[in-house]
Amino acid sequence: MDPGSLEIQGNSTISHLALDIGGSLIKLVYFSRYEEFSVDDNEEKSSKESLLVSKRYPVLQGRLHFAKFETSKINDCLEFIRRNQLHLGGCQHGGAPGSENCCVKATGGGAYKYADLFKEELGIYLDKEDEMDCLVAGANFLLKAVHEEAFTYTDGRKDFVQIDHDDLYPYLLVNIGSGVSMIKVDGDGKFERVSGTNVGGGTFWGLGRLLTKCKSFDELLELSHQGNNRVIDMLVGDIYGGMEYSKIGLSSTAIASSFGKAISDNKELTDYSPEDISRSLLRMISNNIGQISYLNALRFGLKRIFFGGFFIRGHAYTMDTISVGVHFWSKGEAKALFLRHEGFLGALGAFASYEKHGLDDSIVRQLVQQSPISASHTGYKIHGPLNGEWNDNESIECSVYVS
Ligand SMILES: Nc1ncnc2c1ncn2[C@@H]1O[C@H](COP(=O)(O)OP(=O)(O)O)[C@@H](O)[C@H]1O
Ligand SMILES: CC(C)(COP(=O)(O)O)[C@@H](O)C(=O)NCCC(=O)O
Repeated sequence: MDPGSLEIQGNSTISHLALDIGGSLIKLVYFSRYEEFSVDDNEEKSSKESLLVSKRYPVLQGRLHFAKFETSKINDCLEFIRRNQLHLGGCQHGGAPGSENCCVKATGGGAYKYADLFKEELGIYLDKEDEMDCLVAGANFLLKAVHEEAFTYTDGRKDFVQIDHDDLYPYLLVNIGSGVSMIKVDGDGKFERVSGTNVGGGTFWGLGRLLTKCKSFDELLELSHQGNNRVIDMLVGDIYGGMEYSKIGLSSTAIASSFGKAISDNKELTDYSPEDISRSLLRMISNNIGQISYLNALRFGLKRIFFGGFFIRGHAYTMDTISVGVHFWSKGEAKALFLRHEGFLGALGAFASYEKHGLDDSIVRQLVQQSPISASHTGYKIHGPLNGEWNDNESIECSVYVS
């Protein structure tokens, strides 16, 4: 067994744990390999799903695993890592936990905030990677290497988009986590964070919790399903006596002012249903992010906007609002695209940044999805938890090329 790997479940060995410790959630990515090294002797991979490999490299076959925990429940995460001994894959040359040789790649603000806790509880050093670097690396990896990763969402329909590797850049990456970062991506490692907004996923969850007394994010999202935003939002028609304002392109049903009806209804918070509040809030925040994203795309002449971050959660109403917003404001010029592994960009980027850690001190050169895996084959679907499809512990079958 390699010093950097751990034998689990029969033939499987775990390595390369990477963490993204954000303001709301901790994301984990780790690799479990189930075969010994083999050598890829294809000069060039013909499959569209694979990246080009021009030399002979050792290949590790295995699965890439994903998991997440609420940052406020970091002890559950530590226990999960400890129980599955995921951290031992980061210990090199027989290094025991607590020694300098035990480190795990980590990104996000929590890589700084919780460094001492990881050291005390698990005996591992968090090897910090820049959050923006990781988001971009994670997005580029997914877009280039994972089959059916990006999709558009229109009128309740998901359409997967084939990514032409030669025509990927430039694009705008909008990561909707607790807050929102907007990054213009021009290539591998070539990017600029061009904007951001503090009205993001944390705002939806935080305000939603205060206004509805919901106990979990999923509950809040579930409520939005059954709500009607028109009960609280002031529409153009409410102001214009049921008429549209066609001269400036506003239909009577367009929202003129989010939560605007609450100023004149003479009602208390308790007079509104939690469902309607959640719906209006989700609409307000999604709309706002869609609009700011479009404006930034316009600033730089970008046609494609990829949305990531766990705020989206594959949720139909969220994606629909963002898509409609981008379409409306850009007059159809720009497109909103969503990512199947939306919340794991940073963790994947940290994973990809492994250089001198993991199996045999090998450098992770490339990660390639093993085969196009249909949603039904993996159980990997695109919806959020509301329709019960999202499983926090999903995995992708893949190969790691090392050298
Ligand atoms: N189970 C959950 N608990 C809390 N927030 C969740 C959950 N699932 C999705 N979210 C949403 O995702 C946001 C966090 O997204 P994420 O991309 O993980 O960002 P961060 O890195 O800031 O934690 C939350 O603010 C919330 O809007
Ligand atoms: C500070 C952050 C990069 C942290 O990332 P997060 O944990 O939210 O994913 C992000 O919250 C952000 O970009 N906030 C917006 C700040 C601003 O531009 O106003």
